[in-house]
Amino acid sequence: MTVLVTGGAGYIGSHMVWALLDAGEDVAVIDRLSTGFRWALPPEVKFYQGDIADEALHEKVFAENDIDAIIHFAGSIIVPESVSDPLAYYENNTVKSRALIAAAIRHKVPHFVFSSTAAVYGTPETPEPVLETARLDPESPYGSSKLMTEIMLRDAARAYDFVYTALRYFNVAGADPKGRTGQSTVGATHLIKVAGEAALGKRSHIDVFGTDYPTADGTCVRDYIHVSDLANAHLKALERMRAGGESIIANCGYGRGFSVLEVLETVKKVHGKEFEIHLAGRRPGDAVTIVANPSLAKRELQWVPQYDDLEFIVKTALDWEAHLARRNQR
Ligand SMILES: NC(=O)c1ccc[n+]([C@@H]2O[C@H](COP(=O)([O-])OP(=O)(O)OC[C@H]3O[C@@H](n4cnc5c(N)ncnc54)[C@H](O)[C@@H]3O)[C@@H](O)[C@H]2O)c1
Ligand SMILES: O=c1ccn([C@@H]2O[C@H](COP(=O)(O)OP(=O)(O)O[C@H]3O[C@H](CO)[C@H](O)[C@H](O)[C@H]3O)[C@@H](O)[C@H]2O)c(=O)[nH]1
Repeated sequence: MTVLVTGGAGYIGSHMVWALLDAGEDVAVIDRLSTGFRWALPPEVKFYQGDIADEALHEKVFAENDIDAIIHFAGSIIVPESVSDPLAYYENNTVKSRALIAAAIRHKVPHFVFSSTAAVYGTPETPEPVLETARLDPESPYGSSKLMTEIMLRDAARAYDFVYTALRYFNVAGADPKGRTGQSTVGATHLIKVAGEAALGKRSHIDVFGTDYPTADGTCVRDYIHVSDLANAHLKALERMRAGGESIIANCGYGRGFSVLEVLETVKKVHGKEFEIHLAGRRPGDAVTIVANPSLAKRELQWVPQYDDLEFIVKTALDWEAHLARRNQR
């Protein structure tokens, strides 16, 4: 049996591919390489360069592989970009996911894992860790495009012989502890990635977006989860569905938050050198505090996080940033 990974050449998808290979699974990848890199994957992985909505490609991939599960990462992920060009986000994240789900049903693929996001909650009503039952109120087209896909999956699972797991990721960060892949996105906007670039001198400084929020130090609070723990949650979801588990939606985070300034202090401590930090105005659309309640994932998926340690997350991110710097010099 083969696991089909869409977006497998991207940041999280490439960690998933390595985790599947480590677990002895056969893997095939579809990626159009809009933000991903073929070199993020081992050469022996079956790689199909193309679009997740391309029906001719579906026919080829399903004919050449005996696929029992799809893990669907492919999508567009920049929140402000989704605000300025919402239809592009509904196209790539919602319409194209529909085409992929239809292909899964047409080809009788019984298991599907979907990359959802904490952005489906918008700003929670309280700063307490959010449960999956919290109000769903996305603040951006990005969050809405993901929520619409969750709804399609729910309805498809009711109508067809099809089981899914939607994982709502919180703030994914860090890199493979073995150094095989990491976040290589050009022009990334994620805090730990940007801080790593500033620490290594790839940027002149980092801006702190907003210092007057109602939090202990005035900066926003997020639940940073190591990308390898996240990949492991997908393996657990797969295992559970293969054992007959029903469709579920689960948060993936650790259940504790760090402020932007706490993260930057940690980056300085781990790196051992100063870098320039500019206090700036708020970034539109940022929630003040969002932290996961991961009890459902722990209970239902038997998920046991291994890297719940901000210093370790930052260390792996910095190691990968240094690797990229060496790679670019070659
Ligand atoms: N990074 C985070 O913090 C975060 C948080 C929550 C959810 N997610 C979700 O996780 C998934 C992966 O995110 P990432 O950070 O790895 O992003 P990424 O941009 O590194 O990876 C996305 C991959 O999908 C590919 N892709 C995009 N559209 C495609 C299409 N139509 N057909 C084929 N390939 C396509 C890209 O080339 C890229 O390799 C996304 O669905 C994202 O919404 C990410
Ligand atoms: O250079 C930067 C980058 C970020 N931040 C701040 O750091 C915090 C975290 O920002 P990120 O951009 O790293 O992450 P977000 O919380 O905005 O969003 C991320 O997590 C969301 C889920 O909560 C979505 O899934 C989304 O795709 C993903 O980018 C925010 O307060 C942001 O304003 C800065 O101060 N400076």
